[in-house]
Amino acid sequence: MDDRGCPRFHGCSKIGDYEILGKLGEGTFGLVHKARSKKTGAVVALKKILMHNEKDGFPITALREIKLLKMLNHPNILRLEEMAIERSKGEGRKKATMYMVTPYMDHDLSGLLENPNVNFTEPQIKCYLLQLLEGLRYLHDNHILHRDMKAANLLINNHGILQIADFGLARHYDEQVPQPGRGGGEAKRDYTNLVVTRWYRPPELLLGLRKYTTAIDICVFGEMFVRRPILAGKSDANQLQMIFELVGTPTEENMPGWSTLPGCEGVKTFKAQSGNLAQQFRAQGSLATSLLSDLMKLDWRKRINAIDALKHPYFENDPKPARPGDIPRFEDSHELDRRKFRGQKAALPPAPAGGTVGMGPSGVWAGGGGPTANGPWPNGAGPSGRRAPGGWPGGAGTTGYAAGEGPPQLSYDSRVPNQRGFNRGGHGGPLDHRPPWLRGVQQDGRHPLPPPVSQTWGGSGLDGGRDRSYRAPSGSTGGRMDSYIPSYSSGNEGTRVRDDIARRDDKYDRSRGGDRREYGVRNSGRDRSRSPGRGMDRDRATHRDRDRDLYRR
Ligand SMILES: Nc1ncnc2c1ncn2[C@@H]1O[C@H](COP(=O)(O)OP(=O)(O)OP(=O)(O)O)[C@@H](O)[C@H]1O
Repeated sequence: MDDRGCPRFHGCSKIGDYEILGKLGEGTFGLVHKARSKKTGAVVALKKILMHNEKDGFPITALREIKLLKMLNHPNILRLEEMAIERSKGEGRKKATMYMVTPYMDHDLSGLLENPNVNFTEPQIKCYLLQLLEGLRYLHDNHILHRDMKAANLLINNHGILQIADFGLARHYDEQVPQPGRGGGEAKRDYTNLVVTRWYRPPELLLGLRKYTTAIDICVFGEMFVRRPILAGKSDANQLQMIFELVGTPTEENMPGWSTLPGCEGVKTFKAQSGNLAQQFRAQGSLATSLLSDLMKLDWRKRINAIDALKHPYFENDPKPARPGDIPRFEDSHELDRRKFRGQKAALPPAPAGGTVGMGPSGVWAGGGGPTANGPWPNGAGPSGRRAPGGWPGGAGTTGYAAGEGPPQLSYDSRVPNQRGFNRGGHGGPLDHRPPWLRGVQQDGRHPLPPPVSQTWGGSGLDGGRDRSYRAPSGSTGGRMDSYIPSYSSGNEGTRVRDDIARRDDKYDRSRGGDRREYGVRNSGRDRSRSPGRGMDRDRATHRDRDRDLYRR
């Protein structure tokens, strides 16, 4: 029942009851469309459940998402209103396609952060963050791990309400729920650690911990300050390096037990660092950095939980959090709109010399696009990767990182154009926030390829320099396999490359030690070109496997 005593979940309707208004998103598990109910006039989102292999029936991941969403009832969790069914003739029998019907949300955080016409004020950030923490507290208190927290899964409407969405990777959590003052606690049983988009993966997952806790959902929200993922690692090893640059390398004091985790060996060769978070986020003030460092604590047992984060003095201090109703309305902004926004950014003039945007030579995130910014410019700099001129390893005509060049550095001079790293604008110019594989055009006019999912841990991949000795945690990512990264359209929405599909697919063969060559990919190093036919077969097979596997874990 909802607050008005009406049933929350109405059951099933027909797709004909809706008028489709446009495409909103394209996820791993389904296409999302905006639609209007012909009966009530309500604007909704319809998430189509993709049947990757019809013989296997309804995907177990979708069943899981539907089951969880039906159970949940909180203002900061997306509400499943009903399922809509479409029956169409196919191969001599009626085929059914199912849609999840949820209220339409005007934005997702990822799209909103990319929209150059939207400025985030500090009261607004506090308002969103409070709602996010309320949603997380509710989930964790109800023994649910989300396991895919990221900006694209945080939906926001023009009434200032934020809701957590996408429960495709969520699961019941068998451990004690978080207690005040007790961080994330400890888990007794193993869970699969092939969860959470790489850029949002906490260090314990990257190091192969399987007894993880609700602390994995307390990911990095510095993104709201700097308007892009603050830890955009290019491989799992690189991800760890970026985390350690920010919060320091692990020791037995700050991360007890780290040296017994499967992935620790390579990390031991990393240069010891004390972390520069306070310096990087200096512009945001000491309370913001204090909360951020609590959220990013290496020790997952001590990482602040949602209950305590809600009481952090950051929220009590001026400026006070905005009330949702006070936040202005913005034009609809979804992850899928980002290409449009990037076009707008490229058309804007470069930031004034003097560096009020981006991370300047001092290495500090300046306030350009941050909460106190006046202009439309998002912060320009970010933790970023450097790419050798030849492009990506494994892709056609690419050469990968130059040996010894090392992993991305947290340094950027906003006054120097065309640096490698997070550039700003155009192809390699200022204000270009796209992942490196979308930046720059090769001589033949094509974009460089995204990094193949098979980025290796110690071979010829992105692991030049310091990275070289790192090995994936055995038993987790299969030794030579990376976790998943958010995917972006290369500009052609119709043929969007989903690296995360592969990531999720990997779960089955990694966790079971299966032979990846069965799908003609990855560990042979021969078949990175992904011929379309084989790719589709592989996708179908691996989706099936993923669905089976996820249900167990
Ligand atoms: N109710 C909604 N209102 C508006 N937009 C929505 C809604 N639900 C989803 N979207 C849009 O569709 C995108 C994908 O949705 P969702 O994350 O649920 O799909 P998915 O297939 O599980 O994606 P992923 O690849 O992240 O697993 C979201 O990032 C958002 O932009």
